[in-house]
Amino acid sequence: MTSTAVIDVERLNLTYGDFHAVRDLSFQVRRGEFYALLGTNGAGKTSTLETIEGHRAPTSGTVRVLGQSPRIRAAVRPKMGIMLQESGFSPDLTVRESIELIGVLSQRQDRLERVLSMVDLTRKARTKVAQLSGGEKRRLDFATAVWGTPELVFLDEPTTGLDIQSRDALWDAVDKLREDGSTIVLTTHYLEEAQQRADRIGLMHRGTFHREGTVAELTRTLPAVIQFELPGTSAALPLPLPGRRDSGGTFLIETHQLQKDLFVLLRWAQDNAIELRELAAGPTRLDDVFRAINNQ
Ligand SMILES: Nc1ncnc2c1ncn2[C@@H]1O[C@H](COP(=O)(O)OP(=O)(O)OP(=O)(O)O)[C@@H](O)[C@H]1O
Repeated sequence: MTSTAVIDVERLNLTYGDFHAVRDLSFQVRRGEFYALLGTNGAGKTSTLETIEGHRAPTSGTVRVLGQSPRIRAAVRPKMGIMLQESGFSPDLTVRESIELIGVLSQRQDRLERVLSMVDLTRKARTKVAQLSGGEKRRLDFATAVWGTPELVFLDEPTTGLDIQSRDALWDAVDKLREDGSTIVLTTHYLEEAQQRADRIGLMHRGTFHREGTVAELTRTLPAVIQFELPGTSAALPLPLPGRRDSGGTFLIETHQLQKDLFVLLRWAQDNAIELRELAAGPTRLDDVFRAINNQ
């Protein structure tokens, strides 16, 4: 393990009976990194994370977290903040009591008012969990990741059910955690969130990595796309570049030289006095990398 690796997974295998859910998976997450573990349904993300979090023993292979086995809970757990999809706070407790409980269980020090403010629940401090809205419950779940600024933070689908303002506030709080040195591991099906924020992405499919790297590394091999519509009779003109027309009438040109081909297209439009409607051009998005998995 390199000295900066906070998570070190070596040839991890997990089986459920005869079913091989995770196969020979190896990766590292470095200190201070924002790492997104993404994948298709049933790819093995939850199983992998449960092992890293110490809830599950590997069938074979090794997992080290902050230099130790995560199965040694007393040593590792206080350094981890885990925001699960459902934290399962007791409905009878108030928000304040629930956050105080996080403090006791995590063994980390923090101030109640600071955490209430970071998850924007100050005004709900005396409200019972049972009376919170879905988004407010999610923000209370987030308090487990914030309390005491853990060295390692796991966020499992953190923004599900949050409105835009709450989402922005959550990402601001994550930025603050990073400024304070926390390492972040995210799982999400909102690919844009990972694309915008993650330093590196591990993309799982059927128990192993389909790809791993920065967003640029993941998308580099797929072509960029130029798309536009052509009004009236100009739609019948031959295009200056190979392209196709989809069922909705939009023209699509795939290219590995976006700037050059865009220039060719714009000059053709200018020379022929053609208006390119709904013109859009850009690199491949992470969504397209996912779609490509299923086409292989
Ligand atoms: N306790 C279990 N017993 C048997 N099979 C299981 C068990 N838990 C998970 N699996 C299977 O292992 C595979 C990986 O599941 P896992 O929950 O890790 O995937 P995931 O990547 O988190 O999926 P999703 O994105 O759909 O939540 C799936 O095929 C699942 O059906």
